[in-house]
Amino acid sequence: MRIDVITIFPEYLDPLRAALLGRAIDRGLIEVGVHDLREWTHDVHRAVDDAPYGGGPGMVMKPQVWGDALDTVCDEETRLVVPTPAGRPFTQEMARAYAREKHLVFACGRYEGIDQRVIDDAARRMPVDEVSIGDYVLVGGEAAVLVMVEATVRLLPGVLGNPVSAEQDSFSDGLLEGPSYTRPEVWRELAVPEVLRSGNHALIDRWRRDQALERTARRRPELLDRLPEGSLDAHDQAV
Ligand SMILES: Nc1ncccc1[N+](=O)[O-]
Repeated sequence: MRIDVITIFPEYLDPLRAALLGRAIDRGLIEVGVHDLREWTHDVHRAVDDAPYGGGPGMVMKPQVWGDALDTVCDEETRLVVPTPAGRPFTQEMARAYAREKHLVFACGRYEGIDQRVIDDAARRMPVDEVSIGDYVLVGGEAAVLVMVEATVRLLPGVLGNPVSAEQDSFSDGLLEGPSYTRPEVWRELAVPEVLRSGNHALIDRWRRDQALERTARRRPELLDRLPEGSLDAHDQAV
């Protein structure tokens, strides 16, 4: 998989080369390109934005600059992802879909976003997703790209040391993950739940699922409504 990011703050994407993602790059599991949008400006001030038609606060990013950048960076295999608070919510399911893509290009908007014609024009040539990582307003899309790239790349075969954990994630079965414990058995007078030390794996699996159901019901009840039909057995229903 190749990932390209276009931004006016390329240094913001340096963490892509750190830790897990850095190792994935070093091992050739992914290629990552970060491009400074100003490479495609032509005026002496290297302007990337201008005042919004119709008035209003802030600035809008210019279509010409973005059009040239996307013409250069995108290809026939590209899925273009535009982080924006006005986008569809990013989910684990989207991360799994993105992990199957050959080429992802992330367009980071700043200010009040990118001229809509850039997205409309790109959509004539490639799949374009306007995606949100949450209902709050960031200054730009760069932090959202770090989130989406990490959620996507960790799913690629060979990236995680222990691939099973990608399956047992929160959200992979539609429920929040329950509590985890490790040594010591007692810490600050708090003991690890007895069942986890029983060695009875059927009981342990049951206890873990009950914990996940209880936590999901308490913190994110709406996720229970989204579970595929028949996900909850009789015991689950009783939790
Ligand atoms: N929430 C956001 N705010 C600004 C830019 C992008 C955003 N997002 O969620 O992708």
